[in-house]
Amino acid sequence: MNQTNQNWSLEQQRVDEVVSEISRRIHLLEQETLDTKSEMIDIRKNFWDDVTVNFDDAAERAETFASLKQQAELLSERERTHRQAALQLRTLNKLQHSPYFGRIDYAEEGEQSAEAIYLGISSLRDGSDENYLIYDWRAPVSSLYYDYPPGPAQYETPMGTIQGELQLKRQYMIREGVILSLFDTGVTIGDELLQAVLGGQSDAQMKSIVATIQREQNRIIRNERSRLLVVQGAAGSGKTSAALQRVAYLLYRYRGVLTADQIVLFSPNPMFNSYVATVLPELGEENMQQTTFQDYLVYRIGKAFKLEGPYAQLEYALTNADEPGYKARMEGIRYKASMNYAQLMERYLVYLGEQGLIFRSLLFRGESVVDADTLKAYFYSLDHSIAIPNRLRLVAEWLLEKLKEREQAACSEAWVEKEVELLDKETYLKAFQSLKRQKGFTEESFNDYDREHRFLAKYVVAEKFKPLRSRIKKLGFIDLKAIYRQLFTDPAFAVSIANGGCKLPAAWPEICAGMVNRLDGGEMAYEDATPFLYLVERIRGFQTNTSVRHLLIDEAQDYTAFQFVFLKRMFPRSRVTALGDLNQSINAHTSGGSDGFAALTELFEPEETETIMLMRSYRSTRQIVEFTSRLIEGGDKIEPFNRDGLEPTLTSAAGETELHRLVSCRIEALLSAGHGTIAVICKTVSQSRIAYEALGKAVPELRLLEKETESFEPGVIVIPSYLAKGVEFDAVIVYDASSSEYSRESERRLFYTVCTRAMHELHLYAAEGEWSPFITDEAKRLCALESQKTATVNSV
Ligand SMILES: Nc1ncnc2c1ncn2[C@@H]1O[C@H](COP(=O)(O)OP(=O)(O)OP(=O)(O)O)[C@@H](O)[C@H]1O
Repeated sequence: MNQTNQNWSLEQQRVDEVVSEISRRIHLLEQETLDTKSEMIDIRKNFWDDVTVNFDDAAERAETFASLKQQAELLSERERTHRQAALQLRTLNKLQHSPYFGRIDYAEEGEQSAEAIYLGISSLRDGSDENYLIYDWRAPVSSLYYDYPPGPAQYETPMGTIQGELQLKRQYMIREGVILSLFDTGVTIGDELLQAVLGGQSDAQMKSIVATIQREQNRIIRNERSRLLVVQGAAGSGKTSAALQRVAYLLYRYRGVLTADQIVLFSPNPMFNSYVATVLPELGEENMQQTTFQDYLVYRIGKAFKLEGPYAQLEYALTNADEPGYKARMEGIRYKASMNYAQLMERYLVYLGEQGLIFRSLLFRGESVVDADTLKAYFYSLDHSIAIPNRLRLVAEWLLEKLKEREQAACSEAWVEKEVELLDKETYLKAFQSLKRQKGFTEESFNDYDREHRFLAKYVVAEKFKPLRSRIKKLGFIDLKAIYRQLFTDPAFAVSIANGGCKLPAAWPEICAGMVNRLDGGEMAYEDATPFLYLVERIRGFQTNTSVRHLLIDEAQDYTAFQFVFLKRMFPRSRVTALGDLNQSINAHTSGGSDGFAALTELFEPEETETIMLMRSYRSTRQIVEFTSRLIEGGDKIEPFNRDGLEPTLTSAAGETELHRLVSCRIEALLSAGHGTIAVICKTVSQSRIAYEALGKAVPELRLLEKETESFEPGVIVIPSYLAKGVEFDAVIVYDASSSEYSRESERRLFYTVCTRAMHELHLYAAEGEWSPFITDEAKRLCALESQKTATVNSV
């Protein structure tokens, strides 16, 4: 038996031993789970038998509550144990299938011999509970595996740095308890495991990458120092993957202190949410909270307006260039995303502190209780050094007093009498109960007609004033919509607010007219939504969430300055991990060029901020990365992972009918080649619908994905460019890569994003005209130029 075979058989022997220990644990745990389950059922069944219920007097009541509480606690403790056991079982089942993926032999400085450390998705000790059979990939010592080749190596522990020598680094692929491959790094050239993983088919769900985390990704995952961690990385460099493993790491590192619901991931769209939703459960952790910024906007202001979404705005930007007002709106979109607008808003807030807040009269039964002018006068009579939200609270208190007076007066008004007479039996009883509780009324006192009547009148009035009181408490007496609108009503107004201190765009008057028009029609444009909400929060006082400790913002290049400010204010105690690629800025507001992540980094002190660049691209084959990196400036710095595939193809068709025939043939060929996810990517939704109509007949399995789509499923799909952001496909067909679709500088990043979605194959088509100018001659030389004839022959 040669050395390799001997190693292999020894390793398999160890896998067998570990798997048998895991099976033993599973068996034990299953037994325990069964016991806990039957205990839970018992407690639920006999809940009321074991509680003595007696409400006769205060002492009995207290005893009843104590006994109820005890039973409930017992039940919830059993439920917790059951939940934990279920989680543990899930992890053990995964370990049984593949107990570990790596091994390092590490000799600590001063130690005679090296210890063999096996890495898996979770730790496991032997039967004596003394030795680790498997170390969790997140344990301090495990970082050696990701950070060093064999040789001198060190790692950090809470007690300090440990120095030593890494004597062996071995990788395994174990499935169903059988070692399928095993190799030592330093012996093999290139990363075989990574090759195998990346060469596989794409999936409807993102996969965990723990077995093959790269050193620079490990820096992101284990970063604990910075309050703001910015990850700027090339397309497919593993930003999202690293972020998700980071969450798993943090949950491990701060177990007992940090829980999954204290971590929030902001993703670009609901489909992306579904795409990444299984990574953490795969790693045996609960999922963090996932949302989109748009969801939040809808939650906050979706009832008050017909709210435009980011994709509708982008669709407008991409398709309406010939419409009147287009240039002005685009200028408005860019302006409203900028720091200049944020400064204007600050000045406006200063102005509002002195004058200009718009109030709503408080009406009761159509008559004013306090009119808007009186409210305004009272507000501005208060000390101006008190912040607006605090002054508004003082106004609310003052108003509640006024309301009390009005309420008292109302009791003797004629309408109350009528209301009392109309009280139905149920309300009458309710009133009686409520008065009995408040005033110690008895049956006798309720027989006194006058008193009864007086109190029923009071009850009726109080009920009628309830909504008004709640409106006051919610500061509903300020007209926030009108206050935002005021900034646009007269273009000269904002000029006077800016007062030369901050810039206004040239098209300001047109921007104002468009905005007022939309608002009066009950609509809120996407570019106005966050600034409006920001103004609302500054006036009413920010609603903060202090329980969230980690905020992850994926596709951060598409957020505006306002959105960052907003998130920072909303989650004041949270650390932020922002992941983005400026070359993939696909939004309407950065079409004139981007100032990078400056708007975000400005919100944090430089010493609490760290930026990590990822330049190696893992998603696509070398041929695809070499092509796509030539589509953008600075692309020469992107390093492809060395995985070979076919060259991208460029096929020009003679007209649309021919285009559809060629694309259908291509899809057929890709399906025959075994590709599971194939995307025909169009620039817009409108174009996607046309493509879907035309291709659907020849490709019956074709599906159209639009913005409402909530889940990502494999198959053949037509998808608009911006929805494909963040996800990947085995093969990508660019439906129209001609200059008529992608030629403006603002479309370059869109084109780059589209092409970088491909893992194994990339095919570009043009029905007529020239190729997009972004495909330079150099880029063309990296492609197979297919004539119609060869394309047909190749495909069929
Ligand atoms: N260390 C790794 N091991 C295995 N696969 C990896 C690794 N890093 C990245 N990948 C794979 O590369 C692909 C791209 O990763 P991911 O989507 O995280 O990149 P990204 O930087 O967020 O991409 P984009 O910005 O283009 O959306 C995924 O299939 C991911 O599984």
